[in-house]
Amino acid sequence: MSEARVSGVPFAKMNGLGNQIIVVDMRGRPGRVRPAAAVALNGAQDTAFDQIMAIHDPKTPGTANYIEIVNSDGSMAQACGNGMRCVVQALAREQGQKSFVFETIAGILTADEHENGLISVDMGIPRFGWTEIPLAEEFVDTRKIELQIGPIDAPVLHSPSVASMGNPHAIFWVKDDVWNYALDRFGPMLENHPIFPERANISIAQVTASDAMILRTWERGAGLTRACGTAACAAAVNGSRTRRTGRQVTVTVPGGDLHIDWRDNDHVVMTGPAELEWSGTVDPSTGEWSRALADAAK
Ligand SMILES: N[C@H](CCC[C@H](N)C(=O)O)C(=O)O
Repeated sequence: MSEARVSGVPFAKMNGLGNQIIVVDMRGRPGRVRPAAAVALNGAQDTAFDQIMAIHDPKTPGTANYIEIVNSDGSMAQACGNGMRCVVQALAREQGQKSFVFETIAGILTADEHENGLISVDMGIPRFGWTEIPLAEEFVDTRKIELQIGPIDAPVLHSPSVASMGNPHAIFWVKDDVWNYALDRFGPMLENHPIFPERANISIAQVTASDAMILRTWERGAGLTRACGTAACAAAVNGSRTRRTGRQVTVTVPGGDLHIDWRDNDHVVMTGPAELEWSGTVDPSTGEWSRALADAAK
């Protein structure tokens, strides 16, 4: 049976600043990680995750691997910054190599591991056009779109900036503590708001200096997370184009700090850590898994 052939695929439970990532090694194997496997893995306490990063054989010459990204609800994501750092760390350990070129559904991206262990990923070029994000109706200026939540005359959150980092993001700017807002309650409503035909990742940002902000994110398909790399990128570029910040920003998310550099060539480079927790094997069709013997105690 095909399940028997594909079972026992190595995986690593990792995290990028607390963004829970499972890296699955699909190289040299047929098939892909199925949505049902994602939902099953997410349902078990030890393997609950935000994104699965499935490493596949390359599709395009000049790239090391094709990476498929699956959210914890089984939906696909076009980009995942924290997950890419985990992939880089896993492959760097295995191959002793420091620089990588990957392909995802959103295109080609490059990444490097530095001597200090931090990893930079070139997250590509941000897109601001309303059809590119996408939005359901035309907004000429996406630095501030009409969208609010709460009472009409006293909205709790309103006028977000939007951007695509390969995936759709809305950033709500607040002046006070980002923890004052019930993102667990507003997140699902905004993620699924009809203005976002492909849903969206929803963030709240407080700018604290021209090179610093605090950010919380409700992720499309994953919910509240301790870090969202693409949201940090989307927040930084929108901070810059609304003149709240410069082009280099330290974004403090619940899990720690990410450094975002919106370079003059329009590319957004994100730098941060990645951490290996434990490893095991998983059936990518069903999500049945077991822990590697060496990691049994973890
Ligand atoms: N955690 C990810 C983002 C996942 C995006 C996903 N939730 C979506 O766009 O559907 C990150 O570090 O960038």
